[in-house]
Amino acid sequence: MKDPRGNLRQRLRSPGGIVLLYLLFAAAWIAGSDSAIRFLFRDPDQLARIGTTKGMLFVGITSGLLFLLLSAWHASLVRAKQASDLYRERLERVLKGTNDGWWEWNLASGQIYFSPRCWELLGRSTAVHITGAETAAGDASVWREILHPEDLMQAERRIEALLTGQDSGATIEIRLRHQDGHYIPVLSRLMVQRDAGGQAVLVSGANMDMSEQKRNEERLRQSAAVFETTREGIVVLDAERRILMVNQAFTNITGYSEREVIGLSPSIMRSSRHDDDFYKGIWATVQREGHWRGEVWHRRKSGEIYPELLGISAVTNSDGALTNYVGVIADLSQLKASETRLEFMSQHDPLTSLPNRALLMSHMEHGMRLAQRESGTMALLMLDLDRFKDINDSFSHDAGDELLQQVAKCLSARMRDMDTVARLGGDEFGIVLPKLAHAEDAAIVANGILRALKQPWTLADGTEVRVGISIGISIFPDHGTSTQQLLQHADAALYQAKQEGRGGFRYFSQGMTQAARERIRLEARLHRAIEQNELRVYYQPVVDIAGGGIVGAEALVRWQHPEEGLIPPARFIPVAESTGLIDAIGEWVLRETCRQGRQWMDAGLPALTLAVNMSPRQFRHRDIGATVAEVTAQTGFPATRLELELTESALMEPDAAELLQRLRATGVRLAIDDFGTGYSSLAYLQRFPLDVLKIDKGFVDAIPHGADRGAIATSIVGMGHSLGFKVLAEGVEKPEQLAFLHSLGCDMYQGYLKSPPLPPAEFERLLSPDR
Ligand SMILES: Nc1nc2c(ncn2[C@@H]2O[C@H](COP(=O)(O)O[C@H]3[C@@H](O)[C@H](n4cnc5c(=O)[nH]c(N)nc54)O[C@@H]3COP(=O)(O)O)[C@@H](O)[C@H]2O)c(=O)[nH]1
Repeated sequence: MKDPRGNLRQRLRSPGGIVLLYLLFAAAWIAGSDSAIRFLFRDPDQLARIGTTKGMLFVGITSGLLFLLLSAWHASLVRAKQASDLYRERLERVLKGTNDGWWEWNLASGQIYFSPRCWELLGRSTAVHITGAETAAGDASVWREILHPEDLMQAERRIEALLTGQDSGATIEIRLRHQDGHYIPVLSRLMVQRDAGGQAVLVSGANMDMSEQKRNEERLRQSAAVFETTREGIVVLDAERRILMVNQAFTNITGYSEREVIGLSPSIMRSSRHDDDFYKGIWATVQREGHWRGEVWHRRKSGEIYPELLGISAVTNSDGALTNYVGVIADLSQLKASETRLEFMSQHDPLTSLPNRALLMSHMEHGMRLAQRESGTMALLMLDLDRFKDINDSFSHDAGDELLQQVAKCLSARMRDMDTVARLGGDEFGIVLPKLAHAEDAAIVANGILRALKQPWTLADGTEVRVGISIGISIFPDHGTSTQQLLQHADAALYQAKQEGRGGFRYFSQGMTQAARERIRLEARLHRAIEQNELRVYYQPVVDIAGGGIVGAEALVRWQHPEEGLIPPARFIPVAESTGLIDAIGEWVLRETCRQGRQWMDAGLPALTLAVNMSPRQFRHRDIGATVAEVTAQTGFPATRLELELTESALMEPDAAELLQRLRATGVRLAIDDFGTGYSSLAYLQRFPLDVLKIDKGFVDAIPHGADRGAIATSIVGMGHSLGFKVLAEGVEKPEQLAFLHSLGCDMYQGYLKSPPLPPAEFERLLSPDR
């Protein structure tokens, strides 16, 4: 509601109102004074004088009053202008300080004033002011020109609401077009000024450039989105390395929720794979360089240890003071698993999971290096399933695949851990046998494979199939010194094996094939030799050089083969050693010798020391002390009459000294056989509880006219005696050798000079010619 009196008061207070009031007052005063004078003086001259004076007085007073009034008015205008300027300057300073642009829209005049900053915001020249003079009153074309079309309606609606409503202010977000065409986000704070009647007379506003804030908001929004949606786990620590916050991916990877870890040290995730020094090193790098990155094995909440790629960065504030650490973790377990899988696939056959040709060749390289280092040998076996194609054709390819898988399993199960079974493609397999003692051992393996794969194979659908196998063998270094050569030669041998009628093996060289086959035949028969009582012990007398009498005998095994006759030990002992049969043979010889010795004792023959050979394998694998104790107790042959002959290599076994002490404790005598052929020195022998040194036949052969003229035998006898051993010379064939040994003071001898090894009955006759 309008107040008419208030309106009138306001008008009268204005300069125009004051002048009007003055004129009314002057007119009343003139009219009033004129009537009073006429009433008092009635004389016309006097009246004329008074009139002139009054006119002058009126003009003077009126001029003075007018002057005073105009001066006061002017002063008030100047003051108002100064106040207005001061106010505007102050306002502009404030706006400048806030960096906001200011505008003012006089609704009555339609003029809009824009502060220079308003235009600066938009990249426009500050000299260009669009004012009401250039824009018609109420014409919004200036807005329309710079306002984003999509914001126009909203802005108009808000201003309209502001003008008609009771609110005195509002804020709106709009976009204004920059000089170069892009839009700038602006926050405009609007204020409405109303007259006494509440009529809106002025709308003013401050425009704030929101570009930076929007950019920051966008950055924050993006950071938050990255933080929450990234697959990498993020953990934020405070300067004391306590966990402040983690993201969802961290929880997914570690299993720890944010609630569970806040305030804790990240060391809760440590695994035993790294020690304290490792972590100290990480933090030292972060302190020094501001960041660290590397692979770490950490522990999930479930206890599972997993690999992760960890990056740690130190965060500093604007003063450079450390405020936080940020850790980013990427779970590598999947990656590692697929890397491992890929690596496996690149080196293995997908059907059988066996190594492929590339891996086989790499294992061959390794096997060759081992063989070179240990002066040993390595074999490559190449296997081929005979008529495998028929199985594929007659049944199905699935059946063929299944058979290959079964064969692969069977082959792998038969091999030592150090061997490699590979599928080379199709029905072809390769096997690397490193660290073989003899080239012929490969044939034993090949023979075992042939026997094993002869079985009928039952497929998943119940079908029974049989396959033949052929095997080609090449030996390093005999048949080649490179993988290529060995593969080619094993392949050529395989071809030969097939030519010879399938189902067999063949070496690349014919001689080796023969030897290996014989060895295999021997092995097969040797298994039955003990059971069928085909082994014999022969005795070679040991003669006391000074006295000339037989003081003992060396027990030497022979094999009485039903077809081949007497087989010397040199032919079957190596086979027995490589197949493990030597354990059984050795024990049989020991038992038989002790039984025979007891029998001779009971028969009243002279007291003899009987020597039994002990292979290094027996020494290594069996509790030989227990066996000796059991055999001597069972046969009744005194352990003190039993001598065990060991080779120098047996002394190289770990714990040899301890083992010999235990043996010695049973009462047996210990002798070193073939002394001088190994690497042990006499000084080395000193640490073992030995009784007898047997000089190898090779040194005896050199007596007395050989290359060294018996020098080695001479020194062995001398040093052996100085160390407290008895010395026995082997292989004495000539009287002059005996004479020389006698002159050296050698204690005993064996040899054809006295007698070759003899069957027990003949040995008895040698002992007691009269019997
Ligand atoms: N682990 C076992 N090894 C044994 C056993 N029985 C024998 N062997 C070892 O076999 C190798 C060959 O033995 P053998 O063919 O019996 O030869 C022995 C003698 O016959 C031979 N000898 C003896 N005197 C002479 C000779 O004057 N001239 C000559 N040319 N040969 C001769 O020497 C062999 C005895 O050797 P050694 O054992 O070194 O004393 C042989 O290495 C036996 O060790 C057994 O049961 N277990």
